Amino acid sequence: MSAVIEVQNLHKKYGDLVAVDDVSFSVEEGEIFGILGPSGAGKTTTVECIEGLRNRDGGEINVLGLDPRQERAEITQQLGVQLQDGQLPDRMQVAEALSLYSSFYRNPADWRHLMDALGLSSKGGNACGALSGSQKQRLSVALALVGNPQVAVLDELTTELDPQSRRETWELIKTVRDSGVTILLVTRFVEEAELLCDRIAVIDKGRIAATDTPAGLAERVQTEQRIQFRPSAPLNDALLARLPDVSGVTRQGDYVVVTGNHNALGAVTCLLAHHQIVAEHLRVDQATLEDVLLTMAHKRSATL
Ligand SMILES: Nc1ncnc2c1ncn2[C@@H]1O[C@H](COP(=O)(O)OP(=O)(O)OP(=O)(O)O)[C@@H](O)[C@H]1O
Repeated sequence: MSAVIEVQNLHKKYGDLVAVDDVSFSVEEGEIFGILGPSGAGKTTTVECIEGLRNRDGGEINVLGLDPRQERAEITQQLGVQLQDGQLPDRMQVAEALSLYSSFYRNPADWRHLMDALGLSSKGGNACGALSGSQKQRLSVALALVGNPQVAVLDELTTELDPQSRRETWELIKTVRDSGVTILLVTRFVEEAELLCDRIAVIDKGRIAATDTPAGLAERVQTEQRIQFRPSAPLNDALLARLPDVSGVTRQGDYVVVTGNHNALGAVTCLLAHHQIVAEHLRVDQATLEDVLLTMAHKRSATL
């Protein structure tokens, strides 16, 4: 396998705001590579630098042997990119849009075939503005593929969709990958990344917290416990965070949520007893991937 996208030490600022801070990863041919992170983490900025839509401030990017800063026109030919909402006139018909966009490419895919493959063949005469949410997503994927790209970038494809349409879109993404297209998938949903991606870069506040397979990330979770309770008296979270067995402390309303290793429960109850605080409604669970990502995010903000 070889890398189709390589990003090294990418930096991007908007004025004083550091949006992307020393991000590095590579996407291998044939994989679905996920960029996972909360809103504002720097995901879109990263992919826009890859697409050549934004100029980076520092670092190196190589897309299929091309530098997006120097060779944007060629990247546009070779990289499949979704249109942003509102970029198509509402009245344009689905078939017209696909036919028009295919004409922009040197070596386009057969757009009629694509329309069939994406379950849009009965919608060819429909106005783009009158499609349902999931049909719009299908069209958006079709437009990303109409140039016959080796690599497609799919950004927050399912954010607006209901659970059923989200599942359909996941199946669709797998089919696209199985047809040989490498996919860079941007998402804020842990479940989506876990289900679809071969590897995931977790990004938060512009920095990569971890890059691993879903199983690799889950392994970090297995050793973690999640301890949740309501303290009977005010409690300084920093005391808990300083315990060596504790990896993260967050608040959910009146509740304190502590993540840590298998000794964390003992350490937390000892500390509470020492401060004469009772852990009301105490619950101990195995941590989820979501907890671990939150903990990573918290560690990052604590060190800023
Ligand atoms: N054009 C811009 N001008 C100024 N700041 C921007 C601009 N675009 C993004 N930002 C800021 O940069 C940071 C990263 O934004 P970005 O859109 O890359 O994050 P994201 O992870 O894609 O978020 P979302 O999931 O909400 O799309 C955010 O703090 C955002 O407010």
